[in-house]
Amino acid sequence: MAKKRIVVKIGSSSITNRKGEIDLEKFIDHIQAIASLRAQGHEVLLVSSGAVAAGFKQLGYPSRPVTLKGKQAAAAVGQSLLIQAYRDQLSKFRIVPAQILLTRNDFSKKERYKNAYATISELLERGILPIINENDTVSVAELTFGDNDMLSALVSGLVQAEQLIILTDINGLYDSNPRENPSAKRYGFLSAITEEILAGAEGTGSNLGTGGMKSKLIAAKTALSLGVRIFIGKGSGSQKLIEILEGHGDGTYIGGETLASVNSSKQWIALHSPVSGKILVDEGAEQALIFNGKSLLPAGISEIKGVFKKGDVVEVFGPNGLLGKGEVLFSSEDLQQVMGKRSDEIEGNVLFSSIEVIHRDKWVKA
Ligand SMILES: Nc1ncnc2c1ncn2[C@@H]1O[C@H](COP(=O)(O)OP(=O)(O)O)[C@@H](O)[C@H]1O
Ligand SMILES: N[C@@H](CCC(=O)OP(=O)(O)O)C(=O)O
Repeated sequence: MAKKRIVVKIGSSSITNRKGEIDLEKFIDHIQAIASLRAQGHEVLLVSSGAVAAGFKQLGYPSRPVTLKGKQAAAAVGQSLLIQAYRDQLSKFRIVPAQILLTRNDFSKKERYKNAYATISELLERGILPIINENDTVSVAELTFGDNDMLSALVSGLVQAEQLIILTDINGLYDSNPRENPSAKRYGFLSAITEEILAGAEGTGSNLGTGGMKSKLIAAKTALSLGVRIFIGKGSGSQKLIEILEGHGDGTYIGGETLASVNSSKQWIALHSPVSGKILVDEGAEQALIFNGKSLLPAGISEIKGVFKKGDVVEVFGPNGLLGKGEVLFSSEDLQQVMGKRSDEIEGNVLFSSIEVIHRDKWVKA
């Protein structure tokens, strides 16, 4: 089998027990499976939850905390326990792990986004196993929304992984929550995540995890949009990840044969960039952007809203609504001077180095 880049996401319920401890049996099973996958030559990145679930007991709580400060304190205790356990167990296979703690802000600042990519690439090149988690002690949204599923999708896109494997406590996605509906049916394969499928998925069932199936599906939708296939399910034994990769996993596979990968600039614009302004365009420009794959030129622009700099990201609206987002090559001030003008009226003007307002390579459809 060709060498692949795989992101494995392990949920809290698959690492810890209800007492607030790492479940060593489950834990070692994952380590052996990761070691086997790497032994086949695949590159592996791990997104590991479990800091809160592994830390609350040593913090002195009888059960998983519900307050924000309790969760954040538990995560601070648990994260070090987790990494210690990873180091101990991985060393038996001579695998060196690296801890990476990220917040959503690390994706919205372009410099940080690029740095994260550069660091992860360097680690992979050197054969290190990156172990990624949310930086829970400072990340408020994560603990409220259980974003580790989304984090794994974003990481998969960032590193252009071939597959995201989400390991959880249930063997895949069902048409309704099987813990409440015994006749729920499992999906073996899905080519897309529809509204109907999302409607059948609920929150967490284990009280160890946070997001439940719904957050996995929203994450899967994002991963798909970035060209990454997904598996959601469970397994056991040292061969489980290899079996999943070979298509024999116990769970749900999501994503068809033809998935287009998205370059990192477009990913950043689509998912992470702050929006600095709005540009309104006419029907001709809408046609060019949406159907003809062209860049946006000044001639089609009818109005500019907001103040933005060259290199900022703006939303573009057509006569019928939002068309997409793109990185502008003009400031709003300069754009005021050229909007509505044909390219031959601008060409040669030394003030403007470009006649494209948004280049097609820096444009993403809504
Ligand atoms: N339609 C569904 N199919 C499968 N599981 C579902 C569905 N709706 C809700 N769930 C629940 O989602 C849970 C998995 O999510 P979660 O507890 O957050 O796990 P993890 O800790 O691995 O992220 C399952 O145990 C199940 O109870
Ligand atoms: N970052 C948190 C993860 C939150 C959580 O429980 O996520 P999950 O088990 O993946 O639904 C932690 O490490 O505890």
